[in-house]
Amino acid sequence: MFTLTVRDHVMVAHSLPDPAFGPAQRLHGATYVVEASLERPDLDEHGIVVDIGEATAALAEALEPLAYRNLDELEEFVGRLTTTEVLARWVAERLADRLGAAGLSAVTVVLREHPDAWASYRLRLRW
Ligand SMILES: Nc1nc2c(c(=O)[nH]1)N=C([C@H](O)[C@H](O)COP(=O)(O)OP(=O)(O)OP(=O)(O)O)CN2
Repeated sequence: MFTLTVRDHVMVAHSLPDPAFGPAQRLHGATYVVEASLERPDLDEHGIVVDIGEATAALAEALEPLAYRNLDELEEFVGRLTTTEVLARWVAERLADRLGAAGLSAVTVVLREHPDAWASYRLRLRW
């Protein structure tokens, strides 16, 4: 299995309105470092998983709707907790939509909250 990983970051504001999250129930900011790992069982005819430029652009496009936004105000997150885990899946699904034709077998997105805490979601595309 081959993997290509690209990285970006995104700044957001959000709140987590559930008593489980203590002070994070209030509006706060987060800068997530986002790593996207793209898997293919075999390389393509160019000897790559996906072109790095294409993967980087696709990740930036996937993150754009979140950038500098208050996630509480976005229609698709109304009534949902925008935890790091939930956002990792959301980004993975958007990325898979953009790179779906690239023969990938899986997309894994890691969102790093800070250097000591992160969450990830692995989306299998075919197996
Ligand atoms: N599994 C997750 N746990 C938490 C998430 C998350 O997205 N996934 N998010 C938060 C908050 O948004 C924030 O990032 C941290 O808030 P904080 O109050 O500092 O939470 P901690 O768990 O780090 O510390 P406490 O001692 O529990 O306050 C929180 N958790």
